[in-house]
Amino acid sequence: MLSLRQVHKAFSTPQGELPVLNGIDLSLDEGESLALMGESGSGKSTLLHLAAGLDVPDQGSIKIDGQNLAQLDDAARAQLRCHQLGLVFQQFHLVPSLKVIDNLRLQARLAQREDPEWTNHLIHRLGLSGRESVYPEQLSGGQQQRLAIGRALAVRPRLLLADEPTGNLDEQSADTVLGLLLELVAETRCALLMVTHSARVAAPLDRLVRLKRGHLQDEPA
Ligand SMILES: Nc1ncnc2c1ncn2[C@@H]1O[C@H](COP(=O)(O)OP(=O)(O)OP(=O)(O)O)[C@@H](O)[C@H]1O
Repeated sequence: MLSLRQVHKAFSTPQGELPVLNGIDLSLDEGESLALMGESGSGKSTLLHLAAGLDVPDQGSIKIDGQNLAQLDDAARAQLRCHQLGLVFQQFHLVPSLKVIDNLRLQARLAQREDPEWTNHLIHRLGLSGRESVYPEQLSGGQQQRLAIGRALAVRPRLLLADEPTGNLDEQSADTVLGLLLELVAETRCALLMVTHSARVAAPLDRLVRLKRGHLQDEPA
């Protein structure tokens, strides 16, 4: 459902061209979960941004459900992101002026894919029943990230892209949030590509790949 073929990406810096990805091949099947590890600066977020269509590769192709992102215009890419992708980042990126329930509904509303029954189920699964009308700042960090995960899954995306989703949480909250994320991903049967620095976080996922000097290496999960 996600396929990268010979993807190259370099950035222009004051010191000259910085090659980051040097021919990445990666496939992710429906419902499969993949951990992406690698040293700081190895290009993990760059790869995730390319998969999300937030940036474009210099060379190579990126397909989601057979659609080549390079052949879509900005509007079509945004549409695909809205309908097929869920994004979760280390910073929760909740809207501070919106109540919990409205943050949860946000992406589904934009995608015109609201499903009150699923939203209610999510609120319950996120452990936020009774907190629907509070604002994000009144939630703990773990609760905020659970809400961000729920928002990403409210559209029942085909693919969830997560960049260090537990990186901002203490170990106990991280475990709770990761457990919930994996349960909801299994429940919605969406594929998961997760960037993490932690072998512990990567362990329950189906596969593990490591970025090194612009190339991907498969590792035993
Ligand atoms: N827009 C940009 N312009 C110039 N250089 C960039 C840009 N984005 C990323 N880089 C550089 O590309 C390299 C890879 O960055 P990236 O954020 O993908 O790494 P990462 O593996 O996610 O790192 P970390 O684990 O620290 O988050 C880094 O050297 C970074 O400085």
